[in-house]
Amino acid sequence: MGLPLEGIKILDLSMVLPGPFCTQLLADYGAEVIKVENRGGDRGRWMQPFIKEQSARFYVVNRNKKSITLDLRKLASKDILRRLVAYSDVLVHNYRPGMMEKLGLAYEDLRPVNERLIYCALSGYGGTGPINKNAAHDINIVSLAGIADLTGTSNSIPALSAVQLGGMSGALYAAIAILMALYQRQNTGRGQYCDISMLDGLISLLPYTLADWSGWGTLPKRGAGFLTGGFACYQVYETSDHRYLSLGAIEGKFWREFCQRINKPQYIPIQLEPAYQEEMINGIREVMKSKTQAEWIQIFADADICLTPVLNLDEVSKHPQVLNREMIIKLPDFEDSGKDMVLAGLPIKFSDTPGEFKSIFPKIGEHTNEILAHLGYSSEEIELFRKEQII
Ligand SMILES: CC(C)(COP(=O)(O)OP(=O)(O)OC[C@H]1O[C@@H](n2cnc3c(N)ncnc32)[C@H](O)[C@@H]1OP(=O)(O)O)[C@@H](O)C(=O)NCCC(=O)NCCSC(=O)C(=O)O
Repeated sequence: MGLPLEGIKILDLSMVLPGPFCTQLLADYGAEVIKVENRGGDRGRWMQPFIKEQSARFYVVNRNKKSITLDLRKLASKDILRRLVAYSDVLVHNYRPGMMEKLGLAYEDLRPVNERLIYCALSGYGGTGPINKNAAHDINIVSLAGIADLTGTSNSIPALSAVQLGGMSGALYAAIAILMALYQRQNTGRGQYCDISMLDGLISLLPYTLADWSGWGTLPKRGAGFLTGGFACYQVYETSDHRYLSLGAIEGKFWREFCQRINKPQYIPIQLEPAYQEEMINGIREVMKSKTQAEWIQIFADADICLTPVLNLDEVSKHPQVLNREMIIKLPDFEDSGKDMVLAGLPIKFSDTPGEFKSIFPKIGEHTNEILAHLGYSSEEIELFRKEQII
């Protein structure tokens, strides 16, 4: 059996992080992805840190794709793009709204070329609204979604996550939208326009936070919620070696066992009492500071209480569970750089049609000639495009 998305052709006009992450996911599961890059390359190619002449940030979201360069501002590129659209099932971009319209490459422009085209526009704020044409980076989206305000401790400024939450959730929603539209197209024979806003996506990921607001009837505060640091049973504790442990003992049985093991049975009945949280957090802090992280892990090794060490990435890459699931892939001395390239493995595990991790990364425009020839352009035409700096 082949891969689940075998035969699906994706025209990938995306850049930097979210769009490329979305299309890489589809490529890992069998889609053919043609990345259309500016003549200088996706700007993500040039972001630090560098490995040889390319950025590691490019490699981690662009494996398994083909690359064609195309200056979309040149008139002749429109014909090439239309031919690519005619050949494709899906187009993905993450320009800010207005850019594709300005270039004459909006959904309405391309739909007549291919009625079956699924056109996915991923942007910071979406296709409509008063600020939708503003440029948006993750920090802006996380802030407008109310998440920055709620992240951190009660006495810290709003904190940022190591995961680019807006971009990555937008990428996943884009992938889901594409798959839904592909499914629907089987019945209708028609594609559709997917308007994916990272801000919409992030807000939709707040169900418990909205529930807290609704349930308590007061606005959630940074570091003070049940799942955001306000409660002793769901808390990060420092150990004697200045490492940390995470406790997620929500269920009564876990909490009971934890309290008994640290000799604080008096905390068992007051687990969820807001008035006692500060006292319990301080009490547990004192206990946890008496041993190292490794000692506590050893002590709790046989306890079923949702307790884990806070690991750094090197430890993550060596953790037996992560190794078992093949989730960190290291390519040693990558392209003779003397550095290891570290990539994430495949997160969706199918029984019959697993994805395929191909550590193949396109050079800028590596497949331009091959793709143009496939679209019917002669070698003379291709040379002319090159001379006129269209490709
Ligand atoms: C990423 C952006 C902030 C970048 O803003 P801008 O640099 O102003 O780019 P625009 O989207 O307006 O796109 C216009 C630029 O695309 C360039 N461009 C790119 N490809 C081409 C091709 N093939 N041909 C011609 N021109 C091209 C072109 O040079 C324009 O640059 P000029 O000629 O110079 O105008 C924005 O695109 C954006 O808001 N995108 C949607 C949200 C998003 O994806 N954000 C990144 C999240 S990444 C992330 O999470 C993070 O922050 O980290």
